[in-house]
Amino acid sequence: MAEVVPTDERAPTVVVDDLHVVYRVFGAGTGGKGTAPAALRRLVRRQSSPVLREVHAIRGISFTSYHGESVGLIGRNGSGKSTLLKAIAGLLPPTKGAVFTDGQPSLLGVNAALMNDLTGERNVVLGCLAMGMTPAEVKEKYDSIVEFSGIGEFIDLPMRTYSSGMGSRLRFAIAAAKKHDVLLIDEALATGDAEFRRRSEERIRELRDEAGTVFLVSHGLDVITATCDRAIWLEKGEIKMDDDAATVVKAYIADTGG
Ligand SMILES: Nc1ncnc2c1ncn2[C@@H]1O[C@H](COP(=O)(O)OP(=O)(O)OP(=O)(O)O)[C@@H](O)[C@H]1O
Repeated sequence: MAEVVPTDERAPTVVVDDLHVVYRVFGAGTGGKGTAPAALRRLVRRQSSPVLREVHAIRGISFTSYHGESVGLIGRNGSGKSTLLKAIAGLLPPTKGAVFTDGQPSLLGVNAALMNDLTGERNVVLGCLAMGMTPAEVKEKYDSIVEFSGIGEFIDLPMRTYSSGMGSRLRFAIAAAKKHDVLLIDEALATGDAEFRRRSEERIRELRDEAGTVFLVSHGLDVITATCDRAIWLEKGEIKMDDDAATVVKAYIADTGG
């Protein structure tokens, strides 16, 4: 996309235009699928009969987000939230339609690629370099990242010794050390404790105020209302509602019972 020059505070950061994402999966053939006798029969007859199945995860979504917005994505399991984030990040190609972004989108997931066998310290350095920081910037940010993560002396131990909460705290601390044009966060705050969540929510607001756009996928509706000014409710790959966060969360709770 041609570079978008912001002309006012409402300059768009992400434009999603009639987006469709279809996963193509090779599965077992039909005919008694899923039962033990059928599986055994296929094994004995050496039948694999793979069949291409399609999962239409995103079905014609369009919206625009703007500088300084933080947008919560909510919806039931399998409604397409993570798929939408990956498509915005450029990790999944649209089957139809398009995603335009102004600036570099960065996806922060609980599975962000940190190395389990390396210490937290090495991961901080590598993670920062991977985000494009210079060694001097890494040096400058290092202490604040470790402090934010609250990992303490575990920073000298390999990451495989961390609890899942500690791992996601470190990932969030690394990602949040950089100013992002478009930051995409997938449930990263789910495993942190209350104090860490409070600090993370504060940092998300700061990132948003630094004129970037934050997208946050969460099942924690309180996190969405505390952090986001807008929410998009997905259902079966379509937008059911797109409005200010409090309004959407209220409607979602009324529909699902929370
Ligand atoms: N790699 C994949 N291959 C095939 N189908 C997939 C894949 N990833 C997701 N899907 C399917 O796409 C649909 C949307 O999944 P997605 O993970 O985006 O939903 P979600 O709203 O993020 O769910 P959750 O709240 O459970 O994390 C689901 O039907 C899911 O089964």
